[in-house]
Amino acid sequence: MALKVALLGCGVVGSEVVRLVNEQSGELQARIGASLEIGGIAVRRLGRARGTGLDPELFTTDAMGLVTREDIDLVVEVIGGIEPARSLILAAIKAGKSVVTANKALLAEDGATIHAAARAAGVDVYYEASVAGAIPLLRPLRDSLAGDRVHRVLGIVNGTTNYILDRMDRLGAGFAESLEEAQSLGYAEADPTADVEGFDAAAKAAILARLAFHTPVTAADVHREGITEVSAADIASAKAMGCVVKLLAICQRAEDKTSIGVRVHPVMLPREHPLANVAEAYNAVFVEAESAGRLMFYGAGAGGAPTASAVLGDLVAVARNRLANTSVAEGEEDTGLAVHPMGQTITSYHVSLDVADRPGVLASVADVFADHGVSIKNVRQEGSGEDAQLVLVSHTAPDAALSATVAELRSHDMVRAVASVMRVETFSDH
Ligand SMILES: NC(=O)c1ccc[n+]([C@@H]2O[C@H](COP(=O)([O-])OP(=O)(O)OC[C@H]3O[C@@H](n4cnc5c(N)ncnc54)[C@H](O)[C@@H]3O)[C@@H](O)[C@H]2O)c1
Ligand SMILES: N[C@@H](CCO)C(=O)O
Ligand code: NA
Repeated sequence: MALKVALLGCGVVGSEVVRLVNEQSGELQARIGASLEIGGIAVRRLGRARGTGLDPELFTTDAMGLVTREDIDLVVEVIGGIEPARSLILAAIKAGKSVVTANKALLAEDGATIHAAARAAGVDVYYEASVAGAIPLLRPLRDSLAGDRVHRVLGIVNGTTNYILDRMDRLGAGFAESLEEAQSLGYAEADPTADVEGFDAAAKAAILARLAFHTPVTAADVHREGITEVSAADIASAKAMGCVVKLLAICQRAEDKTSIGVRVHPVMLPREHPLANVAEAYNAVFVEAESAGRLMFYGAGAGGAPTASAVLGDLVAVARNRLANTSVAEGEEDTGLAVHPMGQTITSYHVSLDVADRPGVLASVADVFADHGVSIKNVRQEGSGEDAQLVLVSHTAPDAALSATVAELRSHDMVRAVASVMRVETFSDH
């Protein structure tokens, strides 16, 4: 028996999916109990067929015709973007086909529609490749941790920005030259906005938060700050504190357990934290769960073959389900946890101020923190005279109180400049 697969898109990931399905056909057949056969490949232009060594008859520009073809059992969507991917996936589901997709943008924007359609049709939608590429992460969250209560997910889920920050940390390089280097190595796109402004990580954060907390979350719910403002001075400040700067996706249950926070922003992280040692373009996700404790998932977050590995794993899973005449219903979110605004998120700040080294400066700066109900954890002074710098780290407080403190410091007459502001994360108490 053979299961026929329609492949939508044959770019970086799609071409590797074709290669792996063909090269590993014997092993896949043994693992599934049926062979997998590429039944058709939808491309934008037919010129794509040349040089693949595949039967040119497999290629079509009629993606909708392909997904609804009667002999197709499973659909792999690796086109990306919202449309036509959404219409194609919904048509496939309606026609009773299970779907594997790597499309984080679509799932973060409209996953609810897709999961509801899959539930109604009794088919699978698997999407392991959409977050942290090759790393088995979404199915462990969905399946292996289904009996636990996740408190927090901290993730390095964008390789491009991790590469840039790692280079700034190791070589003392600036942001612009590190970005150029990332582009020349093929990590960052020609237009790196989605990576450096945190949009890519925010989409992944929404997907992680939905799975971790069983509640609907979209990309629009995610507080997002990128890394374009991270300066060499911020990195040096972090170093002086024994920290490293990372762009993290953070999904966290509020202490009173009635809501969650979902955010992406640069963070100072202690060097002893396992995520601090994730170098180059690697991804890693740290999960804190009530019974499991601390878990870490590490590996390649992008690239054709690593991403195709995750797609193939999903393809085997949906093929097995298809043969067993079953499907995994997903997306009936049951906790009703709302996403609270960033201002209510409990964080702590590292603030570096240019001040004059005069009596009373520290006291009046400390007053500003106190006026906003923010407690100071530690203070140190660097330099002296007119070039003194005060470096303060706060205890945790609502983000709104911390940002109001910084706003007031910016206009304070004893503060010449606010040189660096960054949130600090540590291990949580769970
Ligand atoms: N490249 C990675 O490392 C990586 C990692 C994780 C997830 N992903 C996701 O995988 C998906 C694919 O990424 P990619 O890197 O392979 O992109 P890509 O741009 O290399 O490939 C997409 C392909 O789809 C084709 N296409 C566009 N519109 C089409 C249409 N209407 N019909 C048929 N084909 C069409 C394009 O011509 C292109 O060849 C995206 O959702 C991406 O977010 C990629
Ligand atoms: N642009 C992404 C690719 C995978 O989503 C990254 O840099 O990690
Ligand atoms: Na993954």
